[in-house]
Amino acid sequence: MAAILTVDGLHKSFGSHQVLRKVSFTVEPGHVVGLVGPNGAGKSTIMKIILGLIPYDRGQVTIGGQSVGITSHQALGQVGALIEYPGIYPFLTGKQHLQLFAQGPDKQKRVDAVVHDMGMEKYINSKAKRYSLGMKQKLGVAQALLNEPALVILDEPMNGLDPAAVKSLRDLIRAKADAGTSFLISSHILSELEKVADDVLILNKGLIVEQTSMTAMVNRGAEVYLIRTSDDQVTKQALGNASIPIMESPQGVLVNHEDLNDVLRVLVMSNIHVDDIAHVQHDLESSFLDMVNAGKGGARDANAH
Ligand SMILES: Nc1ncnc2c1ncn2[C@@H]1O[C@H](COP(=O)(O)OP(=O)(O)OP(=O)(O)O)[C@@H](O)[C@H]1O
Repeated sequence: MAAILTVDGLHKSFGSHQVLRKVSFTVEPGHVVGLVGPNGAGKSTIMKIILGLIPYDRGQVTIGGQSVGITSHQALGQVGALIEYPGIYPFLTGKQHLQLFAQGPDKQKRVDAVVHDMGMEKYINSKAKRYSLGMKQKLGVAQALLNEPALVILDEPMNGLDPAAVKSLRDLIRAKADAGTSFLISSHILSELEKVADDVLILNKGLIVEQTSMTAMVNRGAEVYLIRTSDDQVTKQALGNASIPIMESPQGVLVNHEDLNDVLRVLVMSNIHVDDIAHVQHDLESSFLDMVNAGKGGARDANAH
């Protein structure tokens, strides 16, 4: 099936500051794609460009096969979005906000359905000036989902939500995706998207440094061993000479599961005494940091837990 969103070779500078470099990816129908990167990586800029809110220097964005840009917005009829902070009118109730944005003949039905889906019944008739940060965030997400668009773009949607609200939002996104809606969701916390995203794009300094399935990312994160030896410095040097990738940790040296046999062979041949080998949970955030560090050419460093 053709991609609902295609971003191809996107470049963007603000003055002399280049914030996006050759960014390319697709969002397939019914897929949840996580756009993950540290603060300032360029996530919001990508989303604003996709929504035709800011111009770009080079590249192409298409939604449902139609080109999108600052002067061509027609394809955006298929898109719902929440970017940065939700636009809230303090003196309107949550329901009045939704009624304002509802489209089509079944407006009231759409409003009632999204209020139910988002679990907002208790406060939907109160004025938005009384809403907490989390309630405002939920109202913003509800507006994005309201008209059942084919593509939903959410910038840090979990911000300000308590753990129960995060879980129910994840479940709702998953259910909508399983019914065919596509999502592009940003976060600076990879594990926040672990249970919901099919695919993940890791962005650092305007460059996509990794593009993979969430399953591959999770599997990769789990299979790490911590090796403790009589001399970590000598161990690092011996493994480095054998071109075996390592990650440094205060407790020893971390190696990938698939390299374990080669590691043991090198240690034995180098007469290095092995004190301990332990399987450690190298969590998703550490994998993410490794990729970001590798992407900017920095040292790989990780903490064993
Ligand atoms: N209008 C603007 N004018 C100048 N620079 C900008 C503008 N908007 C964004 N930038 C710069 O572009 C870079 C990327 O910003 P962007 O907001 O896209 O990052 P982000 O990944 O969404 O970060 P965060 O998670 O902090 O929102 C940053 O260095 C930011 O300072």
